[in-house]
Amino acid sequence: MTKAVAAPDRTCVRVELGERSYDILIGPGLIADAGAQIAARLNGINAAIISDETVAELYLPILREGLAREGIESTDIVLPAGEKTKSFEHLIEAAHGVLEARLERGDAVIALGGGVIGDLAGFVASVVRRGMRFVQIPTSLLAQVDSSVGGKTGINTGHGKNLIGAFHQPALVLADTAALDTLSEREFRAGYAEVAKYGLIDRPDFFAWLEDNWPQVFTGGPARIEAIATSCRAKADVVAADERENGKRALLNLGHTFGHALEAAVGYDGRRLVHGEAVAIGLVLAHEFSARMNLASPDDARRVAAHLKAVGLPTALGDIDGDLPAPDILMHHIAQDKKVKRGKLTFVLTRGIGQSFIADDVPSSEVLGFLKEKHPQ
Ligand SMILES: NC(=O)c1ccc[n+]([C@@H]2O[C@H](COP(=O)([O-])OP(=O)(O)OC[C@H]3O[C@@H](n4cnc5c(N)ncnc54)[C@H](O)[C@@H]3O)[C@@H](O)[C@H]2O)c1
Ligand SMILES: O=C(O)C(=O)C[C@@H](O)[C@H](O)[C@H](O)COP(=O)(O)O
Ligand SMILES: [Zn+2]
Repeated sequence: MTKAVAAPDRTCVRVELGERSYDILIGPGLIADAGAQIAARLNGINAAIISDETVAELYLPILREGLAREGIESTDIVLPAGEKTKSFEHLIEAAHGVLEARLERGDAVIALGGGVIGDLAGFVASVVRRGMRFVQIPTSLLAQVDSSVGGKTGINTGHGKNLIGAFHQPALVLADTAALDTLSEREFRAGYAEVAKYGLIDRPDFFAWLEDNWPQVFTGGPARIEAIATSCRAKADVVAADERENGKRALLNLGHTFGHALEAAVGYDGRRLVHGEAVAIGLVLAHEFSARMNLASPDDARRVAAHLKAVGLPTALGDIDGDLPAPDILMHHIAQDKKVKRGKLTFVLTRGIGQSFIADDVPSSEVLGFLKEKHPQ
């Protein structure tokens, strides 16, 4: 395979997965350059670009132009923006769009957008013709540091988050950091929760660095690129060690058992809570619950909450607008978590900042008691 040379202002992180290894290129200008980068790696393809209405208006013409320059014919499938697009209805719409364009198995599905589009488009690529090639062009901070890497794809149902999906790795990830300039502050903050997550999993020095440098990460420039590259390296290491979450990969779920239950409980209503915000609250709850179980100091939970609050993220159940379902409803959603084994809850807990671990068989009664204490009503 031809390896494209990274430009000097670009960082390349490699995800090592044997014959399915791939590069994550990080830096400005990668949407315009995507045609050349894709042509250098995936010979002689045509493509379907799946995007959302907001991102398509901003970046679809420039992507299409770059593909055309390389002789790559493309068709567009543009879906509504927001979490509700990760649905059966839009899966069918996108899959039919790919089939109507008469693309072959060797052609590519390109995701141009945030994590919603990446997860949906990746699932389309995994099932149409039993598996097409897939390229991620993540445009939100969350997608650049997390969802575009690692091959988890899928949709939500009323039963819970990401419950229908597949593992399907991309062949290439192109994270154009200049695209973050048009992202709203709320969505940038939400993505930052997943950045902080890597520090809290097993990189205490990175968490401390974020505590000192987060304003520069928000402003842009080298600190932002550094935070994105460190996050991608952290995720790439875990995915390379445990691609299909038979063990260690579950650490990437820190904060998500609570977070996903909250997203389901508000009906995936992004006006009330987006994924990264749910993760922010979930990260604090995971640290508080660890303290309640006498595994960690309450000071660590206070430190996590203080940092996420300083950044402007929600950190408690009471920060969610509107009525929150009762603790037993939240427990019902937690019981649908994909980490449940033989009916027992698995949580990612912690012994301190950057000392997370996977705890099997966490008593439901403890979790319910904790949620009753934390519930705002
Ligand atoms: N597969 C994984 O490993 C993984 C990891 C983390 C999160 N996720 C999933 O990712 C989803 C959340 O992703 P998200 O936070 O990117 O949400 P999103 O895809 O809804 O994007 C957030 C919003 O920002 C807009 N947007 C995106 N890029 C933009 C840009 N450059 N300029 C202007 N607007 C832009 C979008 O239109 C959308 O309105 C959730 O469904 C979550 O479950 C998946
Ligand atoms: O890549 C992973 O593994 C993660 O857990 C990353 C999470 O940030 C992400 O939200 C993921 O979609 C959660 O996966 P799920 O298996 O809990 O649905
Ligand atoms: Zn997440």
